[in-house]
Amino acid sequence: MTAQLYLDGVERSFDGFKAITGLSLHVRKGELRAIIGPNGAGKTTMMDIITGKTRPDKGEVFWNEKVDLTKTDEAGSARLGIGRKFQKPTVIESLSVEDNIGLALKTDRSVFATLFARQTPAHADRITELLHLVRLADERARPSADLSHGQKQWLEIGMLLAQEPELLLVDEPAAGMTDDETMRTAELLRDLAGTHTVIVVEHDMEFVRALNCKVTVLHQGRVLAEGSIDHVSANPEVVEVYLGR
Ligand SMILES: Nc1ncnc2c1ncn2[C@@H]1O[C@H](COP(=O)(O)OP(=O)(O)OP(=O)(O)O)[C@@H](O)[C@H]1O
Repeated sequence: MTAQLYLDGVERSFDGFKAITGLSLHVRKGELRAIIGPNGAGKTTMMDIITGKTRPDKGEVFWNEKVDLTKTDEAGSARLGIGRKFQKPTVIESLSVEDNIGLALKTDRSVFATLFARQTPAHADRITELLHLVRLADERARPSADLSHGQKQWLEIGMLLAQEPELLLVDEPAAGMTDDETMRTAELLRDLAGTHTVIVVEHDMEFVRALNCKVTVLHQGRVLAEGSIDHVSANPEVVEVYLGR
């Protein structure tokens, strides 16, 4: 199997505590993958390792088979096309929805370009395309502060997409969303898969079910189970450490 993202035998300790213990994860290009697991399972540390925020003590982490992510920092992984959406929003509330996307667009960021090249037709078309994708076409001119919590999360995803990532790492997107927003977010992430690789960390099992994708269960820093939601939900160990709680 060729994996776009390949982790094998990864270990990481913090002050003697093993947060990641022999973690292996293979994700194909264009795949949508959900990561679940109890608090402290190592989900955030795993994403920190993928993005180069944290270095593993041991193990292999490869991107597109050739690039060694253990030697890359956060800026480097972003340049490689690895985008991360944190739970905490970074939307600038005083700006319109459109301007938030515009600022995030991958453009020539030299001072000259910023001053003189804003809002070219191509720029405006790209903003329109992204706003449709993230279900915010009707909110284009609204101040971002007026958006609902769920809409802000979608805007945040739009801002990430503006950077043209190949892989999106999305941390608990459904937290705090209404049921309707949660289902629409699952739909949005399913739309993005195929043209992007998407890894979603989430606790909301209804949302994970709606993603309709392969699920990896982490526990004590390693993979406890992997497969369809029905497959992992039927695993007694998964029920014991996570689902039964
Ligand atoms: N920088 C750090 N220093 C010390 N311990 C850390 C550090 N980062 C993570 N840990 C520990 O490693 C373990 C795994 O944490 P991690 O945040 O990766 O889990 P998680 O699965 O994301 O949990 P949650 O669902 O609560 O966010 C935890 O016990 C945590 O306390």
